[in-house]
Amino acid sequence: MDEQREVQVKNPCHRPVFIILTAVIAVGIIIVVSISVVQNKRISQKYKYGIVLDAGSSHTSVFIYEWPAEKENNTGMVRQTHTCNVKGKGISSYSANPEGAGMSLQECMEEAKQKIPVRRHLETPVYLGATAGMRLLKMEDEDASEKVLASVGRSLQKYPFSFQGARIILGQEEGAFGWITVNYLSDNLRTATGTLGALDLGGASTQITFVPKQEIESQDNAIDFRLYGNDYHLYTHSFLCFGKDQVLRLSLAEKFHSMIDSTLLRDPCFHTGYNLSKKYVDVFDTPCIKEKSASPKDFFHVGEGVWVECQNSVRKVFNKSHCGYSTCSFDGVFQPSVEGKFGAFSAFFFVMDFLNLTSGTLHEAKLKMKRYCATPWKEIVQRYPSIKEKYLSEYCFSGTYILTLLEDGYKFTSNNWKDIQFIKKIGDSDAGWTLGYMLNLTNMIPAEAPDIPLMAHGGYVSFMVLFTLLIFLLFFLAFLYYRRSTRTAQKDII
Ligand SMILES: Nc1ccn([C@@H]2O[C@H](COP(=O)(O)OP(=O)(O)O)[C@@H](O)[C@H]2O)c(=O)n1
Ligand SMILES: [Ca+2]
Repeated sequence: MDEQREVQVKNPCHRPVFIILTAVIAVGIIIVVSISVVQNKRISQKYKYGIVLDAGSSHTSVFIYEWPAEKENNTGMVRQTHTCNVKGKGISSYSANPEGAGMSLQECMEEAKQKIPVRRHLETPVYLGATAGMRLLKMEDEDASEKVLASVGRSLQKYPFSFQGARIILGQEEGAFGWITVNYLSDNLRTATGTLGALDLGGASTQITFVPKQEIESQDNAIDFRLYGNDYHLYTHSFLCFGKDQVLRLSLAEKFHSMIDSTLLRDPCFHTGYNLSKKYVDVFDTPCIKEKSASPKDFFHVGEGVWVECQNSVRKVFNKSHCGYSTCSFDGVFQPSVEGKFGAFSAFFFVMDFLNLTSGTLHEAKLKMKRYCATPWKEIVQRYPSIKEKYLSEYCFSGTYILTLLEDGYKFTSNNWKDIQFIKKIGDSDAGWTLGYMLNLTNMIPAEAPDIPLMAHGGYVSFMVLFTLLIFLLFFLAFLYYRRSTRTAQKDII
């Protein structure tokens, strides 16, 4: 009887130290399991999707965006997963055949159906935003522009997504959403450490948007945002008719005025040896040209390849004769002096990338342009056999226009030229107005900063490793303690 009691008393499992150790281990295991469950629930999130169609003047692109369902209000979470370029020209070119505009979108929308999981189709919003090409068509023929928009709207409603409308966006929206896109993708909005200005060059308009140091003197150019708890007072302007395709027409029309032989247009912005018969209407049939000079049906477009003369001819499209403010860019538009770093995208990138001008000084860019424009057309065609001749022929003009717009128009100088970064994408996503447009319409950028997450991933991993080691240590101590106690108990019995 005494022996039995003694064994019971000496049993180490009944000692307080052992009970405490067991309790600590049990609590530790519960904590580790709970954190794992919560944290991994966050990682295995479901994705949501959104579709934006950029109906530009030259072509339409379909962008698919994706973001983790549970993190929609955290910055940097939305990324572009797929793009599809619609075959053919922009929707504004369908003014004589509006139904064709809707039909042109079918192939890319079918592709979107394949790319987005079926269970997400119904809740996926679809937005179509039309830019300067449709603004011009509306000015020319409002009825035709409405028919084209109705046609694309009907076409998009046929898909299983949640169609949210097809509209012509304002120039201010185009500028401001481009700015939101580049700053969202660069993660500048949460940190408030400074922002990136946005320069967008299209075929029919160009936009400049940045946070200025000076006061904004015209209300049309001011936009205010409150994003993640920070206030932004933006300057933005969209120049309709100053996209590169419209300026080429403006510049050709300008050259028509000084022609001696009305069938021969000598052009310093095209390469020597370039000689093509073109239609007069292809130049003048745009609301951007007010003065329609009396010219014949066709003319010969003959290249001369002289960069300095090309730049002088391009300068003529910027009207600097009046300015009702303390400072202007051109055409009487107020502009404070450019401030900080800029991201220049769309045709700014395509042209400068082709010409190898995305790095280097302004002076070097001018020298390269001089050399490039002086290269004979035959040599250019041989050098770039895979590029369509229509596009290839225009790079001397487009490059010259870009340098002139940035220096004489927006007033960049040799000193701040390095502040312009020519970009196509940031991460996976294209720089452009579409992402900012969707973030705004889906309220994905809150005005106030969202709550800080419970634990960052790095912190979580470190915590789990340390905690597991601690539990192992406790197990080991418990084992040592148990072994020592049982040996002592056995010795006592013996
Ligand atoms: N790979 C590409 C794609 C477009 N582009 C040009 O980029 C411009 C895009 O303009 P857009 O169609 O977005 O026209 P907007 O409505 O923005 O004025 C056009 O002038 C195209 O010719 C280019 O130079 N290279
Ligand atoms: Ca565009």
